[in-house]
Amino acid sequence: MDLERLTAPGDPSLTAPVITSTDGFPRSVLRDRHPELLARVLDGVPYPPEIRLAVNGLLHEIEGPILPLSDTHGDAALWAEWAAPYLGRSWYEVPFLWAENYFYRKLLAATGWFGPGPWQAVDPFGPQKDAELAGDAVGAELEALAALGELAGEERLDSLVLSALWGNRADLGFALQRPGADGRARTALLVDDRAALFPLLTDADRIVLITDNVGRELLPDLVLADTLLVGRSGVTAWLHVKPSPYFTSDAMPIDVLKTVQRLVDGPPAASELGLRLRQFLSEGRLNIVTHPFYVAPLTYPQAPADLVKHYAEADLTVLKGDLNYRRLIGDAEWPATTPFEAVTGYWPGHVAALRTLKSDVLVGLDASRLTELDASGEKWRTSGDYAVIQVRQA
Ligand SMILES: O=P(O)(O)OC[C@H]1O[C@](O)(CO)[C@@H](O)[C@@H]1O
Repeated sequence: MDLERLTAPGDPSLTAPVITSTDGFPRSVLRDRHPELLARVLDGVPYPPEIRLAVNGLLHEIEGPILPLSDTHGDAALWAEWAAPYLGRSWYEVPFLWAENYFYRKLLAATGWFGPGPWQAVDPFGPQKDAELAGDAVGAELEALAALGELAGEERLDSLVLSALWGNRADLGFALQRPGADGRARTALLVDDRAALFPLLTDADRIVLITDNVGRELLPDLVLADTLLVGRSGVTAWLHVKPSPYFTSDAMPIDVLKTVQRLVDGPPAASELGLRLRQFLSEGRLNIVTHPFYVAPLTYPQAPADLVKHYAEADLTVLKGDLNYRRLIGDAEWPATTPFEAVTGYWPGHVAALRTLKSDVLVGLDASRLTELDASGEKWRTSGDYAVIQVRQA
């Protein structure tokens, strides 16, 4: 197997170099963002000296050769397999997606997340996530839910889909890179498949929503799920979340419950919606799903059979965010004009991606738009000011 190039699943003639962190944006994530992220973790949780030492040790480790895991937690044997081709190499020269995943796995072990011990299951990003959920930005969104009541049909769906899309800009790791970024800057949809998405959303009996971040992203995701569930009694929604802390702000089951509770405790329109979500959860119309695959250094073409079956049974799967997008199409230097279909044709059903651009990879772009963006001198692929709504119909 060629570790340096990806082949598009279903089209062996289409290959592209895998993205590594030797330069550009990925390098800045490993070199600048990860150390800041570690500092925030140590700021947020009053870990004891031995854990602080282990977390700080990671800072130095990522500047040296890749070392094996030092814990033997359940998935360690799998990680040993995944790490085998990369051990001893520089973190910067192996696939970016893999290096980031390995970093988060090592960070969890360093914080004592896997236990046993008092720090077992303490989310190292918990204080940051909780602050986001309790903060004014989420508060303003809860207030705004009253106005949502005045919208119906396609207008309501449009508002919800756009909130779920742009809410993705608000991830906590991204805020490290762009302090003050609040989602109100110049923004543009580079690919807009809403016309294909809306009928799929309103006709689906079974919808899978593969979530991304907590706070300003998960909130509109839940409001969207509520609208779809209220619309027709036969509908079920399946919220896929991470089984463990991941990429700073990714949602886990507990985060869904906290968000529902924040709604319940909010102003009247929010509270009503939160109570309805509780009801949907207890009736099995809204379901929380999690799977170890979601924190593995793998892409969707490598998804295990049980998840593939789940996607195949859905009438529509919606993937949220940048990382899910990278895993959907493969983290490679595909020409941006590559058709979306060419790299997602393997998906066993209708699939939609709602993603703000926060890393280099992109497909499905019009050639003239690409020329225009490249000529602009902007860091348009990573600024978070651009987004795509892309749909592939099976
Ligand atoms: O929360 P999202 O939208 O998946 O974004 C996370 C993104 O942040 C990064 O860690 C750095 O930009 C990317 O690697 C990743 O794709």
